Amino acid sequence: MTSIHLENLEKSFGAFQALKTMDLKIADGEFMALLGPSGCGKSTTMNMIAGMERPTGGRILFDGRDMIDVPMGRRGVGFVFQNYAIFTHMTVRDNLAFGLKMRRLPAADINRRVKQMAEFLQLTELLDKPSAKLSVNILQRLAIGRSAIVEPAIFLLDEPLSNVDAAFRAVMRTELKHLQRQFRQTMVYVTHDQLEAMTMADRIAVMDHGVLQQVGTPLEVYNHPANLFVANFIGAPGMNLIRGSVTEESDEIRVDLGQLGLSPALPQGLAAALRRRKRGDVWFGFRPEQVSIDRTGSGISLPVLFVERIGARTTLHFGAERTLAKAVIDNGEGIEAGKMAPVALASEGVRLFDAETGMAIGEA
Ligand SMILES: Nc1ncnc2c1ncn2[C@@H]1O[C@H](COP(=O)(O)OP(=O)(O)OP(=O)(O)O)[C@@H](O)[C@H]1O
Repeated sequence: MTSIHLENLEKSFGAFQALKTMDLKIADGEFMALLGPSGCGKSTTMNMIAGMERPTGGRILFDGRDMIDVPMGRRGVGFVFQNYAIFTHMTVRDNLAFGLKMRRLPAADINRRVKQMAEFLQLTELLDKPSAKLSVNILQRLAIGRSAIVEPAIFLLDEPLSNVDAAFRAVMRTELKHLQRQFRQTMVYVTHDQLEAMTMADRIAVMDHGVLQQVGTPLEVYNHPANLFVANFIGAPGMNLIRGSVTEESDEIRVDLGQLGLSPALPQGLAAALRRRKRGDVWFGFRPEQVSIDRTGSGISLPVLFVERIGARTTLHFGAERTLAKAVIDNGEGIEAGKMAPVALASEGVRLFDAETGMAIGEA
């Protein structure tokens, strides 16, 4: 196990800054996801950790040791890419054994570890099959096994599930997490899929345009997004964000949400933070699951535009004209598009963002 410190790391390609000063500490045995949209600098960061790219600024430390002049093969890093790197002329067994043979392990040890990894990844039945005959799903599973079997201190995975089908991706998410628990490697996992990051990672580093936006546990980034970008990017469906003006009347500060009406009374801390800042518009954010249908008659009656029933849960789109929001509710009985629904919003989950800077208001 090894800790990683990306210390003010930078990477430019000519005049283009792909990574602008990133400072990130990844603990021993931690599962860190680098999450962000295409082109935000995830792979560039990963390639520098692996030793395939040289930083143009900052340092990469493994257990405090500067890696700048340590070549890729000496870093103790295993790497799995989006496009599985499997020797298709070899059997599954030979692919799994490859790294161990290169390290000249005794044959009995190799056999034992191949058997163990094959069992773990459910490849036992396929051990003597030529890899060329395997499906894309199984090839990627094998690629993961082939890298994991040498038990690298650091395991880097760059979008390893983006070519496999949706059902298999769900299985692999569980297996990868299980694999990391078993071997306790330090894992860095690049993805643009927030669901993958949320389900597997201990912490998530959210990136955009070469800038680290926030680092936190999945629940921290979900519940306390540092800025509008993170609020928008995390969650499916995403956080409702409605621009509103701040109003204060008889000591009560609220946000006027136009056609959605006045926002609920804000929790004390948030109201105090809102009072402290200079006036101006804010973005009012709330998660779709914080909306409920108030059948007691005290909810605000708002028009429902679309209803999507997905199994036990219902997503409804409500509001009027440009002030639209989504709700995810458990009991969607009687809710229909084109009708009104009594909507209530829990104030505890409300998040506010400065309309000018996009930064969260009232978050430490
Ligand atoms: N060798 C290179 N030369 C010039 N520009 C590059 C090079 N490698 C990457 N870039 C640019 O740096 C930016 C970040 O690329 P990177 O591959 O790290 O993004 P990413 O977040 O991994 O996205 P994706 O998921 O699409 O790979 C992109 O704009 C990309 O075009």
